[in-house]
Amino acid sequence: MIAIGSDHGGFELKQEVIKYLEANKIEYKDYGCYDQNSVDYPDFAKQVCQAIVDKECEKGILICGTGIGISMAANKVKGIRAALCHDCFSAKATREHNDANVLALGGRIVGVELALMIVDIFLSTEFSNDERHIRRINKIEID
Ligand SMILES: O=C(CO)[C@H](O)[C@H](O)[C@H](O)COP(=O)(O)O
Repeated sequence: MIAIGSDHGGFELKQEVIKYLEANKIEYKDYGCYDQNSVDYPDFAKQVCQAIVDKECEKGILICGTGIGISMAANKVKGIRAALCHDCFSAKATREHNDANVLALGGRIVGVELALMIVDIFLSTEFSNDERHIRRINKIEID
């Protein structure tokens, strides 16, 4: 199950990502927002990240205007490794090396086609399970 959320700046792209998830029969839960009215991105980051921490969802996708604010908010949640990716290489690398569990995107930055490629790579790439990457990920965690 994929948790997805956005603020108003990411709403349009969120709807496109949802269409992609549905077309590919990928289960998701939409944590909002549900229209283009102005809202605050940390509220949606918190809900999506909580779903992952609670193991209701395996991964998350968060979208705001730039992807910056919503990834900052997500990375404050213990156990969340959110990666802001606007290219395919980063999407692959952050799964293989960082075992990122949240993908952040900027709806005002990236076009739909590239965003969907990034989502596809993020969701289909496995963590390497390499000892050096596990060691480094463990050093990220705060108490
Ligand atoms: O948090 C952001 C920037 O890091 C997001 O891009 C927001 O979507 C953006 O700040 C919203 O801006 P607005 O002027 O309130 O639409």
